[in-house]
Amino acid sequence: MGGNYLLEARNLTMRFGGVVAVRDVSLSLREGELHCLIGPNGAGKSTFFRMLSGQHRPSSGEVLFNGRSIIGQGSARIARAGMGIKTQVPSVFNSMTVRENVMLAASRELSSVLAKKRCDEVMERIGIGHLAAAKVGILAHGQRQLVELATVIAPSPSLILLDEPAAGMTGDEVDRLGDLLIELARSCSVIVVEHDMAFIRRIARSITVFNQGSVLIEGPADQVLSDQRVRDVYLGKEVA
Ligand SMILES: Nc1ncnc2c1ncn2[C@@H]1O[C@H](COP(=O)(O)OP(=O)(O)OP(=O)(O)O)[C@@H](O)[C@H]1O
Repeated sequence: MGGNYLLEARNLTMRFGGVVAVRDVSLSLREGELHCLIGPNGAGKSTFFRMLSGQHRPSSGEVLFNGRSIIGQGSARIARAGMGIKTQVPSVFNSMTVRENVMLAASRELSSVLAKKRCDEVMERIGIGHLAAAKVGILAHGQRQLVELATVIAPSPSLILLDEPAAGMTGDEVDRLGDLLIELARSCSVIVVEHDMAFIRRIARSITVFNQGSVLIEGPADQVLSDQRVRDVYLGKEVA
């Protein structure tokens, strides 16, 4: 089952009481793809993400990761199977240094000698090596976001899910993050939920647009961003 897709979400629906947050959404992702999810506030993007990562059990539908069902497995087990997730809620420890945070994340998968090596590699790759000894609590918001990203990739996931990674970053930081994600997508698959259209335009190759819990359109980035339906749901906002 699963063909050669890394991730397959089939007909996912999520109901909260009477509210249908996500309705019958399917999405397939191959290895090495960098896919973006966009859509207006409340469209269901974060809920869809939480179903992929095991934080929500779907009301109906199926999620296959590496060809195997992960429904009901729980987020810790799904993370160990190779899915890294960065939510909108910070998960780094402010009282610990950058190195300690990245080391902790790397140690979940590796013995201490290998974790140290991996920790150094990751800090270098993300461009935070010079901040290794700094306590995370004193860092600027954009730097903290990069530390979060480092903790997500430290256990060498095959897929990373990033919910609004550019939120609150300066223009330069957003550019840098874009370059980083393009580079990261050479060694793992990436799904990004984001509102920042300049960022989306910079990184996206393929895009799914959510609207009112359903998929409005999906396809290559240039085609999707110039589609009139997408312009309409973002009425008053710049899309392309
Ligand atoms: N735990 C929950 N209980 C009840 N309703 C919820 C819950 N989580 C989300 N919803 C509802 O589901 C719908 C989709 O919300 P969701 O957060 O997934 O949208 P989103 O596209 O991620 O929005 P944003 O871009 O603002 O983060 C909204 O109507 C929201 O109020």
